[in-house]
Amino acid sequence: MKSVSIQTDTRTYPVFIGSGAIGGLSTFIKEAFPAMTNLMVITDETVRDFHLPALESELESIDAKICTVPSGEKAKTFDVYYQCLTFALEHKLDRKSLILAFGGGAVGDLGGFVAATYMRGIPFIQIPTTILAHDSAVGGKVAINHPSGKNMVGAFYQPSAVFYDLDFLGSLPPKEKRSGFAEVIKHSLIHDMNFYLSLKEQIHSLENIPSEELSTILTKGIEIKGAIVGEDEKESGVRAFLNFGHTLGHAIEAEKGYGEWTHGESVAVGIIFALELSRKVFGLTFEIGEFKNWLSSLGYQVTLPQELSHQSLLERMKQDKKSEGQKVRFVLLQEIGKPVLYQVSDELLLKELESFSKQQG
Ligand SMILES: O=C(O)C(=O)C[C@@H](O)[C@H](O)[C@H](O)COP(=O)(O)O
Repeated sequence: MKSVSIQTDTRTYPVFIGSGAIGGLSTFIKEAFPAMTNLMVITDETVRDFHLPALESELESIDAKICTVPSGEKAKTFDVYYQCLTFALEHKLDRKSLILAFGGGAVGDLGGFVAATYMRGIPFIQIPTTILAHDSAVGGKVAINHPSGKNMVGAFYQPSAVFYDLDFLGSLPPKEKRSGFAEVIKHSLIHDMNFYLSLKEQIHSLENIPSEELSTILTKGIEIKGAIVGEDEKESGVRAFLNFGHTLGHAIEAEKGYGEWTHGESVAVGIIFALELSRKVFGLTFEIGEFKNWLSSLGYQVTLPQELSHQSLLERMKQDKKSEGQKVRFVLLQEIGKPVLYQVSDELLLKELESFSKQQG
């Protein structure tokens, strides 16, 4: 079992990572919340069917109330958020109650936002079940979506702990493995070339990665994220670097329709675009062709979906939370491991989208 300590201005908390990590959950709850009055688990239909029994046996002495939401981004709507709040009120949760967000990135985002806003904030614990959630479960970004964009309604609200049990990852379908691994690749490119090169040399398929290897890789990603979040919890500066690939990635995800392309599959194309833009603006020297070939070999799409309107993508990017005054700001790389937030003109974006979409896979 590994653990990483996340130290932010508002809270320091542990991330427990490893096979069987939830084995320590009930002890942690009893020690950290001795006066706990009630417990609500927010989970989705898929996790409920596959993994809830494992959690319930851990919580056997606690009368946990289970609130089930749709899987994926369909959970991050106003209606589902409202249903969770109503469930909490009907089950008499109070300020000494606790919420467990048990599922993938979307459940963690929704569950954390419910915890952040119910009675102006009650404690919650993240129990991620996907590779993507090694990123989203750490750092306190919680939110739901608005039709105008992803995560447009949210808060910075840190969990009291993260229990990352790698036994849950084995049953993930290939597209969910791709979705999560894109964030690992993101962490490597904003951090250092050695991590990127070691991933590229080690990983030739996302299926059957030995659990020790996966644990090491995900722990490294969490450590990279933890250091940035510790320095800039509420994204007034360097935390924006964790958004590498997301400016176009979120626009693709929204334009395709949430759930069509997973978050990470969209971010993967966003990363390639940001690398191309970095080469254009900063003369980045990096083998983008080799990178795209590696991504293709792992099953990623590496080109912009041809049906997407570039003007619509641009309008979405103007709405991005990093943009200011309708000026789009991208995280670019001056070199691998050296990210910078850079304002890109509409003209350059449309020109680069045009040339990007002419590239074939
Ligand atoms: O934690 C952060 O900060 C990130 O930007 C990491 C992203 O992967 C994040 O989890 C998510 O996609 C939210 O991005 P945002 O654009 O809604 O802030």
